[in-house]
Amino acid sequence: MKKIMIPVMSVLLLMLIGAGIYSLNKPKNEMSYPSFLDAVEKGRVSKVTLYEDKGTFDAYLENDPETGYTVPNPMTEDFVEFLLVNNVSVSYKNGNISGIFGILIVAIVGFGIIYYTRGTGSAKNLITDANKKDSEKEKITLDSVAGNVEAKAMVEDVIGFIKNPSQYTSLGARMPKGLLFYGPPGTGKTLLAKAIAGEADVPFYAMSGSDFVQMYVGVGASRIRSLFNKAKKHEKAVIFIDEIDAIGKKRARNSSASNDERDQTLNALLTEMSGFNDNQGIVVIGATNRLDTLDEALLRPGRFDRQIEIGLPDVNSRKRILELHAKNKPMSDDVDLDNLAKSTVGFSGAMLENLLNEAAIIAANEKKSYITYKHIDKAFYTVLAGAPKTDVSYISERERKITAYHEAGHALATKLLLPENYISKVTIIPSVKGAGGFNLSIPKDAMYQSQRQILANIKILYAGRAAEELIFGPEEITTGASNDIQKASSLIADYTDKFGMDPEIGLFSTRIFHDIPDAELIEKCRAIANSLYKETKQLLSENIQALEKITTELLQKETLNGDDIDNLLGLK
Ligand SMILES: Nc1ncnc2c1ncn2[C@@H]1O[C@H](COP(=O)(O)OP(=O)(O)OP(=O)(O)O)[C@@H](O)[C@H]1O
Ligand SMILES: [Zn+2]
Repeated sequence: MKKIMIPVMSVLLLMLIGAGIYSLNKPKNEMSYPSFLDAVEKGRVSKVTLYEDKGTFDAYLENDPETGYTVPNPMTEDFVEFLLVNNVSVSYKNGNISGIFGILIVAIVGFGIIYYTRGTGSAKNLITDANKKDSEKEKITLDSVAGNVEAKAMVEDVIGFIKNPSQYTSLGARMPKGLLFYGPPGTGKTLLAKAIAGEADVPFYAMSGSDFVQMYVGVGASRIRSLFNKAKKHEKAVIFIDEIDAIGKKRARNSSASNDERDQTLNALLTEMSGFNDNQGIVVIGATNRLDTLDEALLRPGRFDRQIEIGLPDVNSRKRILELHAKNKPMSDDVDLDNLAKSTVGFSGAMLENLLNEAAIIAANEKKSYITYKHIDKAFYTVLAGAPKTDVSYISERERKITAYHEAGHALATKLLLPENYISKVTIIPSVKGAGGFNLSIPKDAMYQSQRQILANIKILYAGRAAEELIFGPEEITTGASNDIQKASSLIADYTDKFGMDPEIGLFSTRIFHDIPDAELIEKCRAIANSLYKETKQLLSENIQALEKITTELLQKETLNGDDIDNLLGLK
């Protein structure tokens, strides 16, 4: 890094001296800031002289290098970067201080800016070509990513496409130009993106969304263009934009004030994405912790239209992640990675890596030649203390058990009441949204829902709470069912007042009278809720052995799919 700095510095100094000489004839013509930006975009600005102590600078046009224009705008590092990114040569001048002294100050500023833009991996980092850096170490491939089996499967064809786009386009296949990885922090989104580039053997360009959010209109957009321009030079590449929500956040509904800068940046991204050829072999990958906050414009076909969840690892994946990161770390025999995987519920891959790393540091501090269980135990505190509270909290054994019964309740009720539904996943790993676990059952494609299906769905929602009550007793029920209860209530309201399915209430809907609360209707809904809940408890208690079986398996494996459950219940 230092080696590059010296020549760059000298060039800058030369430029500065040149500028010092130039400064004698200060331009008289004026140019507005917007037309200046326009000129930069069109590549017409050849040179800019910045005055540190004034709110103006001088711009010199390509076809008219003699006549300068004064443009009103304060100078900032972002602005300078915007110019550099657009190949405008920049020099500095201080209006009052001249000569060697001025040049000195200017040199310091220049040094600062170069240091700033080439900073070693700071948050403000510019475009990084990870492949170049990584080739010095070790190439990142899919094998570097442990667990995340589904996500890895979902990117296989993208790798195939980057390697040989025509194989896909000749069949008329349109590959996604953009992938969106979403999930909690530290789950390996960046790692997987690098692995795609590594497997396809193409350059990797990464930036973070927060680098694009700038005070100055046009800077973010120009950084996007420059990022894509660098990638496009290679024909094939992976472009990775972390924290994409920083550019593509949904607008607040009632904010009339438009955010010009953000809109321009987002538009530049969308334009760039539609700009390159379908058969080129460039793939853009965005990552976010919050899928729900993203602007829909980003998710449309031809943009980030393949969305891949990267969740927290289950016990098996945790073991594999631990094994991967333990490879280069000598461990004593008392370290049992199986057990460690079991006791790290809710840990992300990054936290597991961190755990082993901290343990290694502790062992090294103690001048030991290997890591013992004691070191890992100590490291727990460091890792947990540094963990974001909202994502991971230490989950007690009792909480795990409650969650397991709760989720098993949902799963079993689905099997019993809507066997035609396909259960994709039951898990006790916390999801992004903070629920204890989730239970996804996908209904068979159908236009309508029958009365039987709606009632079954309500009971399935109640089955989590019912299982908790059945096993732990009415006084031990938890807040974990709040979301279920809300959903069930809204289904009951639809059942009675929208679909007219309750025989007693009949076909009249009070929804035509907008603001009139109907106390009688509410009472009836409440009665329906209570009786459906009772039936759900009854159903589970009649099938308590099946409930126990699913729970035990969930506690052991943490995540089950539909086939696992069928096997457990002897349905296959
Ligand atoms: N599945 C995994 N397999 C192996 N290592 C992992 C895995 N997940 C995370 N890690 C480790 O954690 C580090 C950080 O992961 P990474 O930066 O890819 O997470 P991220 O999901 O991009 O996080 P963020 O959302 O905070 O940007 C990786 O470099 C790696 O050491
Ligand atoms: Zn639930």
